[in-house]
Amino acid sequence: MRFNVTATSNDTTHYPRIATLGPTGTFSERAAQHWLTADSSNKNALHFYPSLARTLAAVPENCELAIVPIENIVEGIVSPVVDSFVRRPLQIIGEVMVPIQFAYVANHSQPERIFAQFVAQGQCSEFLAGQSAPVLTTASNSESLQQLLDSKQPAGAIVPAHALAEHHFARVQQDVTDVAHNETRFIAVREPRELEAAQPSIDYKTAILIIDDADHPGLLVEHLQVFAAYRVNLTALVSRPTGRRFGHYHFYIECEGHAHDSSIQAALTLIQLRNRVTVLGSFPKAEQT
Ligand SMILES: O=C(O)C(=O)C[C@]1(C(=O)O)C=C[C@@H](O)C=C1
Repeated sequence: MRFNVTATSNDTTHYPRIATLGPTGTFSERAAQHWLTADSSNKNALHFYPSLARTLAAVPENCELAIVPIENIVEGIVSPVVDSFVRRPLQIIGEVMVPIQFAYVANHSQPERIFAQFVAQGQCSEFLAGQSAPVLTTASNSESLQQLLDSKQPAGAIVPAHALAEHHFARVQQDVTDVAHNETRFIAVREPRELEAAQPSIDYKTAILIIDDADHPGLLVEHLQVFAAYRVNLTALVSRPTGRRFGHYHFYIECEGHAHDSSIQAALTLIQLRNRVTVLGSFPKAEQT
């Protein structure tokens, strides 16, 4: 089933193999369907991996493209994905927004355990706080579903709402998501290549990683002042611990515009004087749903 997601793209590259989080049935699969080409002479296929780390590691040897979640509207950034860019900066070539709704399903009224994916737990926190059974963390929503289907003991699971149409459960509680308008933003990443030139008809976003090699008082303020001075509008700013010392952070930043825009180039030239800057990509901005 193709899914109603909103994204634009000027990328015409053919990606025969696309990696995403599996097994089949994840929200990641829905996001990845956006990059499947409809043209049968130009076929490509989804390849499922059991964790986000293994999905990203599939590029470039096993797959030309990987689709991973980067940000949830409530939970914020998906930190394993951002942290992976510090170790290995892949190139972001597109983004897509996917509506996310969860249901609780169970084989018994008094489950002994509840399976839930680590990001899904944060998005269903109010429902889970009201349950007495312990929550067991899974790597994907499809794994939560599979664990429940395989369970011989009384168990429950947080599963994507679309799973209700495909399976029968003894107990179902719909809409256990904390917020009604829940959404996750996914990105498409590939092995880095030269940036494509900007097309005037497209609204771009640029993703940047600033590696902290020179911590000092006011470091973040300086970066922000540079962006403000060149009127570069930031749409995301996340600090991630370097893991070396308390108080040392890398910054993942997204801004409006293409990396070739003179304002972004001028800002990055200044920031580069003190810190390592990696442009992770300039890509068409997805429409808000
Ligand atoms: O497990 C899935 O269904 C996924 O696609 C992963 C994932 C995520 O890790 O962010 C994707 C969307 C939802 O926000 C919850 C889970």
